[in-house]
Amino acid sequence: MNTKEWNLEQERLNQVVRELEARIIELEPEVTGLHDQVTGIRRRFWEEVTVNTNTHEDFEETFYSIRQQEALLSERERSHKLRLQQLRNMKRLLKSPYFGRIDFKEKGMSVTEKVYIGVSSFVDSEGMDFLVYDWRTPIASMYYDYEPGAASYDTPSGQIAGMMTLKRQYQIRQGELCNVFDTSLTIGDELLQQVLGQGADHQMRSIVATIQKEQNAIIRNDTSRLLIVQGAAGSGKTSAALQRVAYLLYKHRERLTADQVVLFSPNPMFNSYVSTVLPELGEENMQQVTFQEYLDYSLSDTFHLEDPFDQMEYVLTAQRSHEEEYAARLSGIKYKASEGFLNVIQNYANWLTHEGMKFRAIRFRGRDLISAEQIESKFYSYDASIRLANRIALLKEWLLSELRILEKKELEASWVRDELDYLDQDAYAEVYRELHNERAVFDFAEQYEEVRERLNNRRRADEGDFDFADREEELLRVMVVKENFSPVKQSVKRLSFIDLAQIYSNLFEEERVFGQMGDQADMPSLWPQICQQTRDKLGQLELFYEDATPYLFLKELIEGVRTNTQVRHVFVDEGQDYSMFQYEYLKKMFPRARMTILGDFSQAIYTQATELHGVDSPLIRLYGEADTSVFHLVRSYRSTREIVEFTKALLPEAKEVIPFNRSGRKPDLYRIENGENRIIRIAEHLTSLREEGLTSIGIITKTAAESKEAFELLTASGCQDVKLVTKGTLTFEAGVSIIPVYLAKGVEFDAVLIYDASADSYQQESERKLFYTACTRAMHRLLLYSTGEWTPFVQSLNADLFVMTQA
Ligand SMILES: Nc1ncnc2c1ncn2[C@@H]1O[C@H](COP(=O)(O)OP(=O)(O)OP(=O)(O)O)[C@@H](O)[C@H]1O
Repeated sequence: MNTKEWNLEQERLNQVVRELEARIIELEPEVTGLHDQVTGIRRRFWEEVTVNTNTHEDFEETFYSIRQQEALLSERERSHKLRLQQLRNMKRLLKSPYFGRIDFKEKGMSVTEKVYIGVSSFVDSEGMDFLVYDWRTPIASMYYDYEPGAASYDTPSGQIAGMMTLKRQYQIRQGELCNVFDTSLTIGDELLQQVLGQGADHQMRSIVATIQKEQNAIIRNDTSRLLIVQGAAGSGKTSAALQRVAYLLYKHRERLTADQVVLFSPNPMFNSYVSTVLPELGEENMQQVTFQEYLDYSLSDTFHLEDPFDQMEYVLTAQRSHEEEYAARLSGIKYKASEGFLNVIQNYANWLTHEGMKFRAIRFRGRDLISAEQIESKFYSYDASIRLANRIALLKEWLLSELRILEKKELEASWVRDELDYLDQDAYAEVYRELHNERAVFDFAEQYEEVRERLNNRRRADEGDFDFADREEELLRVMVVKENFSPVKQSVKRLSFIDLAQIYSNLFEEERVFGQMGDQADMPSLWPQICQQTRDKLGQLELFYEDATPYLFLKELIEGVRTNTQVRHVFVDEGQDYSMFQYEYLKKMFPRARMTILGDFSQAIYTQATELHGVDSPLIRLYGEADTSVFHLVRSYRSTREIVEFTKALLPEAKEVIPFNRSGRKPDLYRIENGENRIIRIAEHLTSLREEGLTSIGIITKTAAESKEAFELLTASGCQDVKLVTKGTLTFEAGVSIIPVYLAKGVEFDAVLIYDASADSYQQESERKLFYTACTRAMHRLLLYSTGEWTPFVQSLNADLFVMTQA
């Protein structure tokens, strides 16, 4: 760009900055003023309204004056919030008002509009001209979708077409123009090069300045009920998801709020990793949860739940000890996540409408008040056409009414008399108070009767007499029985009379039952062993992770679903790691939400993986093909070309991955003599990597035990500034982290050190994706260590993909 053009740009930038500064100066006192007004109104709320309820009119007047105050308060609060938002947006813009520009001449118009694009809109003081357009406005979409030439964009009133005559990118820091790129093809390879070349952060960054066309399509898709994104490692799935949330919040700002959007994250640490992106874009964070939190919420009262990480540890470590037990568990994990088992559970629930429900007796002081048989027979006496959940509701009402009758009968029981002797002072005091109230009513009634007698000149047959002692005992008995019945009633309300554990367990007990429910062809290998394991676990009031969602699913089929109708968008990241059960559950749970599922089948490290796309994908059937859009991302932005070439050769499915053209060093393979030397080398490498300016470093291990070992050895050798990441770690911190691969999902590091890439560690075919996932976390450098033979996944690689060093 020539100097004249540069100066013009700098001049325009200065002008926008000046306008921003002026508006900020104007707005600041306005915001403070509104804030003071709001607090003032709140403080004086009751002084301003005249509360008088003597007459009906007074009451009405009071009511209206309160309403008026409320309206005033909420109007001021709204204005304050709006102005504050504007002020924050302007302050954010001040540092870097825009990152892009397109010049667009609409068909049939004579002028070419210069459209500057930034993280929010900014209009000039007359309110006439957009000095900056929000990146989410329809016109800004051309910046992401087109190169100079014919271009168009969609608006609510139709498509607008024309010519884009210029596309330009800016790097602006603290109001100063640092770089300007005119781009032709995709959005600035140069800018992207620069952005991707930077060091990793412990928190994800927004990518609005460099969103790619294929990512933009995902971000702005607003038609599908289900949007599935299958994308290579590092292709920007999580980034696209977060910018999509920002886009939806902007586009539907009149009716969509951040708490109506839920993101399911792979682990709690991931939440902290992505938590800054939306605030950086001027939006509030959506709700972030893990599926495990849902399971815990619903089931942890009854069971000790295994989490996915413990399941993973079992899969990775238990294999060598008890072979058959291990094979059965694995077969069970796979089967219990399958569509076949989903059908079994659904058929089972249908079958339960005729037979097979298991109930628990309502017990009271060591005896059955209502037996399980009575409950069962009542349940099956209801019309068979009534849904299971509705029958349960009827049953609950029946049980409560029975309990009321039984409670009355219990008043004369001898245990009640015994308990009276142990009552405390408070109970007596309460009864005494009640008696006095009763006494007052009684006395009034007596006086009334006496007057009536006199008037009618006729005596009553039953003269009233208030027997204090009798009445006191009666009340105390009621109190004692009520207190003792209360937990029984509560447990009926919680539906504890349904023996869900037994109902679920029955599927694994009676071959006759199971045989009727599913397709025999789907039956997994080692079924008797699977049954035994499941029953044993349930017997200890524990649930395997693979059982938790099917169990919950069955529970909801029987008891009815507690739906959440507030939530409008559900995002599932690392979607390949969820079973169809989990998806069916989410669909039921959020009936009014659209779903966005992002994942990579190449990183499906859990046994219960679900394929996201392709003809076989059961996910497409979740809402039906017509309501589902599938997107593919094959370009990988995270790692250098050399690292991508290396990782894609590890996995046949990854061959379609296209590296972004950013060069770096080939992965380094270090063959070490023994574990001690490995620690020495790693410590040396940590120092040299830091000297190169690579500050975020991940030492990735296969298991938690290996992470712990690495941590202990490294700290013992003098490396003090390393952190051990466990499944309980809540925040992703800068620096050196030692982390098991399954917890490193979704995050990235400047440099990744694979602690043990030997055949001992990664040998089984099932561990290929685990190894691939670990290596794909690296942005700039990848280092692998082995004290023995290399894993076969590395052995089969072409030697020019890496640099081997005998150390
Ligand atoms: N358009 C883009 N502009 C700049 N950076 C990008 C872009 N797309 C992706 N990136 C960067 O690439 C890296 C990987 O992105 P992200 O984590 O979103 O990928 P992913 O597909 O979710 O990866 P994985 O499945 O491996 O966890 C991040 O550092 C992100 O900032």
